Formats: sequence, C-alpha cells, structure tokens
Amino acid sequence: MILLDGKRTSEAIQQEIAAEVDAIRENGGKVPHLAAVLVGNDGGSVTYVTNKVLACERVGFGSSLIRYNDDVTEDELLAKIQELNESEEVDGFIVQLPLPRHINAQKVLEAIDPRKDVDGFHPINVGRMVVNLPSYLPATPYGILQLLERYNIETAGKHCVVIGRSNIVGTPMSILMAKGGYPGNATVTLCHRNTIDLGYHTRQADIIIVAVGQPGLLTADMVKEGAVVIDVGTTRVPDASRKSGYRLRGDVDFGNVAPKCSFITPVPGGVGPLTIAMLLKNTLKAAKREVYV
Ligand SMILES: Nc1nc2c(c(=O)[nH]1)N[C@@H](CN(C=O)c1ccc(C(=O)N[C@@H](CCC(=O)O)C(=O)O)cc1)CN2
Ligand SMILES: [Mg+2]
Repeated sequence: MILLDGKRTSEAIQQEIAAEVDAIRENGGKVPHLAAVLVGNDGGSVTYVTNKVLACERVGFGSSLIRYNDDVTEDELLAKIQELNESEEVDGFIVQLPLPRHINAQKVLEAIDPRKDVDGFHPINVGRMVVNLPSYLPATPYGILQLLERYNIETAGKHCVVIGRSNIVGTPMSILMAKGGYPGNATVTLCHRNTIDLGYHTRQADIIIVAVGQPGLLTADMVKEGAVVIDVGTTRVPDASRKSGYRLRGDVDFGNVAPKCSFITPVPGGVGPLTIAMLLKNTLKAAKREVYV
C-alpha cells in the first residue's frame, strides 16, 4: 500500500509556482494577485481562507482578504465583486463557500468574471470544461488529477467510481475522469444518495473517489483488493483530547480499508492540501492569461 502524500505533492507544486513567480519578477512583470472574499466566522472557512492567503505569501503572490459579517447584504457583495472584476491589480478571486442562507450563492458566483474565476465555479467555466475548451478546473478535482499523475497511477480503461455529486467535487471529478487523455479515459460510475447498494458498485471499482462528508462511509467490505482510494471527506468531529477540540475524519474507514489498497490518501494530508496548491496554479494561469487569451 502506498500513501498518496498530498502535503508533499502540494509543497512541490507550490515550489514550481514560486519559481515561476521569481522569473516573472526578474523579468519586471507583475506578480499574480489573488483576492478572497470571506463572509462570516465559520471556523472551517476562516482556516481555509487564512491558509490560502498564507500560501500566496509563500509563493510570492500578492493577496487581499476581504471580510464581511454574516449580515452583509447580497447587493454589497455584488458591488464588491464588480469592483474585483474591474480591478487591474487582481488577477483572480474567490468567494469562500458556504455563504449565509440569505445570500443567493449561485447569483454571486455568476457575477464573477469567468476570466477571474479561479475556483472554476462559474457556469461558463463548467461548460467550457465539459466541452474541452480551456477553463479553470475546480481546485479539488484538479488536485486529485495531479495526485494520480504524479504517482503515475494508470487510469485508462479503469473503472472509476465517484461517490457524491456536488458541484465542487463529485460532478466535475466524474466528468474529468471520463475525458480523453491522462489522467482520464476511465469508465466512470457516479454514485450519490439515491444509489441503491453502493457496495455493489464500489466493489467493482479500480479507483474510488469519495466526496460525501460522511465519516467512515467507505468500509473495507466495499473495496476490491488493490483498489486506489481517494478520500475527499474532511468532517470535523469533536475530540476533547485535542487542543483544537476536534479532529478530522475522512469518508473512508482508513484503518481497515488501507491494507487492501494499492494507493490511498490520508485525511488530513491527502487531497486537502492540493486544493490550495491548485488554486494558486489557477491564479498563475489567470495572471499569464493562459486560459482566456
Ligand atoms: N470558494 C470555495 N469554497 C470552498 C472550496 C473551494 O475550493 N472554493 N472548497 C471547500 C473548502 N476548502 C477550500 O476552500 C478546503 C477544504 C479543505 C482543505 C484542507 O487543506 N484540508 C486539510 C485539513 C485542514 C483542516 O485542518 O481543516 C486536509 O485535508 O489535509 C483545504 C481547503 C469548501 N468551500
Ligand atoms: Mg452529494
């Protein structure tokens, strides 16, 4: 069993990005700039956005963090997005999800200029991805593709079962794995809450990607010997013995599943760290006008 080290892979990608930023600066160019909009004080969201800003500093990007209380109005948010769309300084920006219920998240995402949509959540980027046009790939699926590629995991002709159909992970992942090229060319089954007998599907899978947010959902009896297992779940469960008061649990019963796998991601330290690296990668592409020329 080989552990897919997302932390190390993320660091390697960030070093590659930092080297490109050095070159841009040496040539007198403008360094990439990422802006992040954060609404409210949700513990997870604050951590993620803080990590994104810190990562920008590490690779030499400029960054801005724009914070609002959770009573911000939709109009205020839309006005800020308009400003970021028009900013000469900002190459790409994100609006951290989830947003409070009184804000129409879809309307907010659609207000982002697709050329600056480094999360790849705008319907134009989603559509371009589907029809093989250059687009920003959402960071988590993009990170999973990087893990498969950098560990030389064969995907062509393999049966890939994706569990979870979220817009951010499951749905784009299923599309990307079925595409031509590497990693891709897999036969894909997309399972979700209405799937009858999940284990029937997962037992036939060469590659399982689970992104549901249900700790321990994937158990050893559901996994074929030698399978590749990618765990996207990061649920915070209370743990009084920790200073933070919680620990992270993935969607995979890791202790019992890992011995059966050829490759598996840990939680934490698997897919999560790549999410940040690929957001930086998209921001670099935005600054270089690589996606929209
Ligand atoms: N605008 C966006 N909102 C959200 C996204 C996103 O990509 N764009 N994804 C998630 C949250 N997320 C990034 O924003 C994210 C989740 C998890 C991790 C991560 O590094 N996880 C670590 C553990 C970190 C911890 O201690 O909690 C790991 O798995 O090792 C990074 C980013 C929803 N919202
Ligand atoms: Mg789901």
